[in-house]
Amino acid sequence: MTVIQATHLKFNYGSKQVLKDIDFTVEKGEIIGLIGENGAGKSTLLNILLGLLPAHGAATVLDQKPGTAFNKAHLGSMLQGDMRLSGITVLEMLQEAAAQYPKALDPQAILTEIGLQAQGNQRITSLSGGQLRRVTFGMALVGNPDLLFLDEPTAGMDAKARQDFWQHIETLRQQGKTMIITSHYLEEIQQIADRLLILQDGRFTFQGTLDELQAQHLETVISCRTELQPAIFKGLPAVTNVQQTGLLLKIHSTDGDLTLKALVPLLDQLHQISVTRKSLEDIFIQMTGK
Ligand SMILES: Nc1ncnc2c1ncn2[C@@H]1O[C@H](COP(=O)(O)OP(=O)(O)OP(=O)(O)O)[C@@H](O)[C@H]1O
Repeated sequence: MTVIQATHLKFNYGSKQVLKDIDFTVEKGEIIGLIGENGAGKSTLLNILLGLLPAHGAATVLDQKPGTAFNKAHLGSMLQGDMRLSGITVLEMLQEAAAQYPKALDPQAILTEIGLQAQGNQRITSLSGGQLRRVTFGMALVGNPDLLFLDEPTAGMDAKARQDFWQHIETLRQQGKTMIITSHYLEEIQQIADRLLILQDGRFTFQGTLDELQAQHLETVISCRTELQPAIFKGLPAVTNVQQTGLLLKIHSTDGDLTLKALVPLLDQLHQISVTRKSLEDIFIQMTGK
């Protein structure tokens, strides 16, 4: 079942064209990783799908035009900088949010889920940045929405909070929720997303799974520790690049098998060898040149 459909979406801020031609669909239960450089237009796209910004072209969200009352009742969002800093407490904030939804969950239970049970009576203004992000997540969850837009959800969270957050996303996946998540933590996104949308210069330059993306950017990275000079490896078959950081070498190859065979005579001098495919981050940096 298609949850979101966008065709030829375009959007300008004044004379600045941010989205040039956006076409995509999202199916029920999918987790979409929406990635792009700073300023690529990810938040703008989410705001359009929420009905907060008007765009040219066609978009449906849950079979409705963006921004309808039905959509608001079934959609939870965690946007950047959308926390209204007021004097009320964390629990009151969640209760206020819950009151906007017809099938809301118990705010007290959400408080526990986001790991802020001890802060329920604390004023929003006294929370740390990471705690505020958790409250924003709680506000997105409390309406028990079918669809979630999470814009940079883990920005400002510490390592433990981020780990908890992604585990939570995994639970939501099992509940059949559909999610669009933007993040600059590409290592995290590549583990959770069913499908990636890469936004570049106002268009999606890639839509598909990580496997499909890696297949388009076939490269194996052989890492090892060695005292041998990088120049020795540069001439080996299929090697495209050799990076050195101290004793650590990263040998990039377009044919891992071929390069590994050529490394056999040197094995005595290579230590802690690992072989990996290119990560999403490597590919993203190659695609954007940044
Ligand atoms: N209210 C606004 N008025 C004018 N330009 C804006 C406005 N909001 C965003 N922009 C511009 O639109 C472009 C897209 O911004 P947007 O926030 O959608 O990008 P993003 O991909 O979410 O970036 P980031 O990863 O930094 O959050 C940027 O160039 C930004 O400067």
